Amino acid sequence: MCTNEHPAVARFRDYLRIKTVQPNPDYETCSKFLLRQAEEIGISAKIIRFQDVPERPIVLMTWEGRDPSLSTLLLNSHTDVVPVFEDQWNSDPFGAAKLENGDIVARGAQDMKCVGASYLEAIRNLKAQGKQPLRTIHLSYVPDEEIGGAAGMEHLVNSEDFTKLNVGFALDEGIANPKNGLKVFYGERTAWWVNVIARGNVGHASMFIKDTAMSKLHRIINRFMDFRAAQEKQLEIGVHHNGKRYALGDVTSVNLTKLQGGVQHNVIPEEVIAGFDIRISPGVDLHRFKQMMEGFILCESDTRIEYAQYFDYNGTTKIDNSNLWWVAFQDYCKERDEEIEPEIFPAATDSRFIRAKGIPALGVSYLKNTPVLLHDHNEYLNEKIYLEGIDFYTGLINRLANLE
Ligand SMILES: CSCC[C@H](NC(C)=O)C(=O)O
Ligand SMILES: [Zn+2]
Ligand SMILES: [Zn+2]
Repeated sequence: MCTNEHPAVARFRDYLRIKTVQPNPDYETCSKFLLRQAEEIGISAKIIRFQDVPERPIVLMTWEGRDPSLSTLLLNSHTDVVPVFEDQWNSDPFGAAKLENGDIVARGAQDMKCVGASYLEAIRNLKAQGKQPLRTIHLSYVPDEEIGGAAGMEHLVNSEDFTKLNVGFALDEGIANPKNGLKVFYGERTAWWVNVIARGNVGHASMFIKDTAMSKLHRIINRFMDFRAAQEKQLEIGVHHNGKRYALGDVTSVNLTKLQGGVQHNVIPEEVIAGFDIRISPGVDLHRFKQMMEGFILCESDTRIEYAQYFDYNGTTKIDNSNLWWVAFQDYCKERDEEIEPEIFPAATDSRFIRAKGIPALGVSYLKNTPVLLHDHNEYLNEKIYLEGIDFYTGLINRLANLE
């Protein structure tokens, strides 16, 4: 145990030690921890439990501003983390060991307990400076982001509690950057998890039977794969108007991630299923994309598409002078000499639920000069960067919550 450790680092490590790991996250210990933090800092906090999912608590904290009539600032983070392959880790993923060079190793160190803990430290700092923001600040600690957010952020944004918060702008998670710049996400790709189900003729597998489920599915898979190849090519060669090369968020990815079917090698199966993970770039018209997919199965009899994950909003947050929150964010980063790289988040975050309510949101995790290790083994964050991040959020929150 390090005796002269910065108390903010000690608190971060305590948060990392709470096993909020899917599929059985310890949300009760986590909620108690967060409520204790709020009490220590001196802001109000409550637990929201929705009747249909009482075991999925949301912790909502509030620091009232000088003018509660103004729209508010929401600082969102999810409390759950993804599972680990423990034997692949060099130390206990929930031990939050600190290496000699200051690396703090734990599941959630990047995704995204660092952000949730930094918000609290930033509020602690601002309180200690005797400040009271102009606008009210809310902090939401939501469950289940890692499994789709249905019982977490999606539930919250559709609740009366949320409407009452009168949120004007939200901050949420970003991603690490091995370079010395901050990735800032103003939109994200829409995740569709699609099952293509094909049914067909059966019989002895030694014969040339026409229109089997597998032959139909094979042709359909090829159409998805052709589309995939074209998008991969776009990623390779695509260039924006400003000369910047395409990033993953600028194209649509398709991956065949599940195959299901078959009973015995010599029996033609009646039904087979292919599962695809599809991430649609925000520039794409979702309705037309759906039509294209339907076209892939159109000439194959007795086939259908089912959605395991579907979202029909892909709006982005404006990053121009029409969005005063963005202007304030950008100005603040400029003043700090913080290089920012605005991008589309390649995967899905809880920000999609916020944006779908018409509320601008930016995803930013202060993880510069840090390898991208979300969902990976030996996820870590260096304590120096973590402390720098607290300083970043302290100034940023102060700026945003005092936006006239
Ligand atoms: C569609 S809900 C799943 C959410 C998950 N988010 C991340 C950041 O990995 C994903 O994009 O797969
Ligand atoms: Zn996350
Ligand atoms: Zn994640």
